[in-house]
Amino acid sequence: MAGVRNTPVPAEERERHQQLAERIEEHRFRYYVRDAPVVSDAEFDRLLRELEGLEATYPALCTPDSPTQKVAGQYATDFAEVAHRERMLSLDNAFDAEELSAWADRLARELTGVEYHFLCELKVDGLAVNLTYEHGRLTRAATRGDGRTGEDITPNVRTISGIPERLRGERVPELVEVRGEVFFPMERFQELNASLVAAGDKPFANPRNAAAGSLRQKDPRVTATRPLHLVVHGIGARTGFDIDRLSQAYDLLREWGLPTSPHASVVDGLAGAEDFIAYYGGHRHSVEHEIDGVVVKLDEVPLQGRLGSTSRAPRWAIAWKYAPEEVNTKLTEIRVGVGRTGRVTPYAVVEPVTVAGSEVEFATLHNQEVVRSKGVLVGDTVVLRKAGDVIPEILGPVADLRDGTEREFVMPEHCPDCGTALRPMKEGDIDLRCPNARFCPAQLRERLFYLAGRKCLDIEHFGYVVATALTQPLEPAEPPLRDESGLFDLTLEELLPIRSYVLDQDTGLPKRDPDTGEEKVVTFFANQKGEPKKNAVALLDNIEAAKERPLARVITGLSIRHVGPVAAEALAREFRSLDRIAEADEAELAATEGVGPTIAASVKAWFAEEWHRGIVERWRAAGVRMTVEEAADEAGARPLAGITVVVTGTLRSYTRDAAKEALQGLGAKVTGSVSKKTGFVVAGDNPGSKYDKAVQAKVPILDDAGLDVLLADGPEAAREAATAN
Ligand SMILES: NC(=O)c1ccc[n+]([C@@H]2O[C@H](COP(=O)([O-])OP(=O)(O)OC[C@H]3O[C@@H](n4cnc5c(N)ncnc54)[C@H](O)[C@@H]3O)[C@@H](O)[C@H]2O)c1
Ligand SMILES: [Zn+2]
Repeated sequence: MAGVRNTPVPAEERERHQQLAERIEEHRFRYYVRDAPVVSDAEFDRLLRELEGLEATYPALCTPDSPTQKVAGQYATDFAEVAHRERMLSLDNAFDAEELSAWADRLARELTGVEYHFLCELKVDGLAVNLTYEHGRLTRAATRGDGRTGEDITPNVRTISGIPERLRGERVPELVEVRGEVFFPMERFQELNASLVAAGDKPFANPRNAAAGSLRQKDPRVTATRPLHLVVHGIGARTGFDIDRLSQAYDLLREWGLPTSPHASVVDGLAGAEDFIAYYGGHRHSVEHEIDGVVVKLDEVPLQGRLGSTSRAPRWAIAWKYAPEEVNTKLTEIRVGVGRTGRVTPYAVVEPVTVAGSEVEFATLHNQEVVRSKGVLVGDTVVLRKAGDVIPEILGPVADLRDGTEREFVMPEHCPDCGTALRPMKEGDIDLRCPNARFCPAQLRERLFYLAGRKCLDIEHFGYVVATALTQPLEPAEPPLRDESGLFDLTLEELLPIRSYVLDQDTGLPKRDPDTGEEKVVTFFANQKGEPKKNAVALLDNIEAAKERPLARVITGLSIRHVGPVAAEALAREFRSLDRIAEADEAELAATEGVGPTIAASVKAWFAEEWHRGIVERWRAAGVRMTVEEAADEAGARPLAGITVVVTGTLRSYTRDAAKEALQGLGAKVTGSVSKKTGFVVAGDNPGSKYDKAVQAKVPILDDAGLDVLLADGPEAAREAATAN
């Protein structure tokens, strides 16, 4: 040991140690005093670990004033200093299973032959406070400070509604120090930043800083306006009562009216602790506060005393740290993307970072109001958060790192894809839209991608790349699709000449070759000899097959606003054909179960557009399913069920009655007068006024041959055979 201690420290390492210690001290100052750190916790932890590593190799560097040996640090602030009766400590960390079991093994060695239990708790991401209750009255509240003395924040803490001024119950002690964590709820965070930005103040980088900054206000009236909460997780000095188990102390604290955590639990050994850690790793966001880990504690209080603590942390507890969900990165650019409904959404382009296991380059910003209220500027270092499967978002800027080159984001006035002037859909809407719904290539690309997707026509091989190639090819100059009406008429000849960029789905920008940096260009459908590749033929086959998809999926694929799969299903069930949906009036639509007035109005508005009706007609002509298929047996026997037919004039090959019988035999309803609900008018010679009415109401008219088609091949075929309309 002595030999190791005497290992001379190379000058280089000594200097590195010195540098690290200074940086760590500076970061701690920014974090604990300014409430505005400039690096992420993960980055800070890395620095501290490096320092620990150096000290493990060269113990001579590990002096009592090293940052590794201290709780936080002591700084002069605007608050009065107060001494804690019992020291407030930090916690040692375990970053992997080995470190956790090493801790458990040490405990087992020290406690050989003794029975003990683990108490698992969530590690609340907030700031530590110490509340002193004397004879049940809150007399003092303080921050942790250096563990011996903290800042007196009593008036501020008194403004937090969940913290009792007086303890309740029969067993109120003479004295107790209660330790807990004050936190700021994530869902209120953007609201706070928006109000700070509006007032010209600096926004917070994340909720933890918001909690600390809100609590450590010079004016407690400001603290009172902030939605702060407390969770208690320990006891310091005490007189007038004794406790055997920490878990039982929590029952007592709860009885006194203090906010304990519902998630603490005594588990079965190390395996139980591992289960608890795994469980909350997957349920991190079902908890009312942010958590950055789990604290495993020895539950037996007398044994805690036996194990004692180092200068900075107890030996009887350890903090398991989850992978960080927050990282700092540079916001290099804010771009806008055009969505399926024309909504123009700004999004952040950041310097790529890995967070929660995946590389992130983009983060959503929703709209220009959100950009403003977050207070982020282009060029800022920002805190980026990726929680679970949620789309990455920017929490806030690290304003202290600004150098004056940052600029405010300006929402473009024109669509980046088609140049049309952007505007809100209705007055007062925040979102801007590209009104060029029909021809905007970005909107068409998104609609096609959606239409071909799982929820709609489920066309295999029709992904984002194909949607791009068909709408925005480099060649030919005229894209094969200018709107979706021609989708089912695509031919091999149209596909072969296509050359296209490979667009990134998140940005709509061309992907680049990682080696050359050049934009990737592909010919998709033809080989070098200009012959069709397999994928071209397969794509056309799959498009052909998609014509048979159920009506509800066809409706979903039309991208009618508010009409998703559920509404589409309701419409199909009720009206059974696209034509009847188009003809239905708004009240009828709105009365449909699962539809309602908003969707009804939107459906009407959609069909009012001529080019939309054009899509339906071309799809119909191409053979896309326009009606609900009857159940197989029923359809076999009654292929004309639900269809109303009027027969008029003299037919050549049928008597009027024979025609009626034949129609009714297949399930059709035969009536005497023509209305909008009439499916077909069968007209022989001298049909009279019913013929004119049919023309007026745009009902398909069939002659003898048309009737044959209707009886033999059904309504779809008959519509094609209709002589008029
Ligand atoms: N980004 C920066 O610049 C910067 C600077 C300094 C510190 N930090 C961050 O602060 C943390 C280090 O601070 P620390 O020394 O307080 O250690 P710590 O936060 O890792 O652990 C100790 C603290 O955990 C808290 N805690 C939360 N839930 C608890 C529970 N259920 N039981 C017991 N304690 C609980 C206590 O308040 C205690 O003081 C790290 O996450 C570090 O990254 C960041
Ligand atoms: Zn556009």
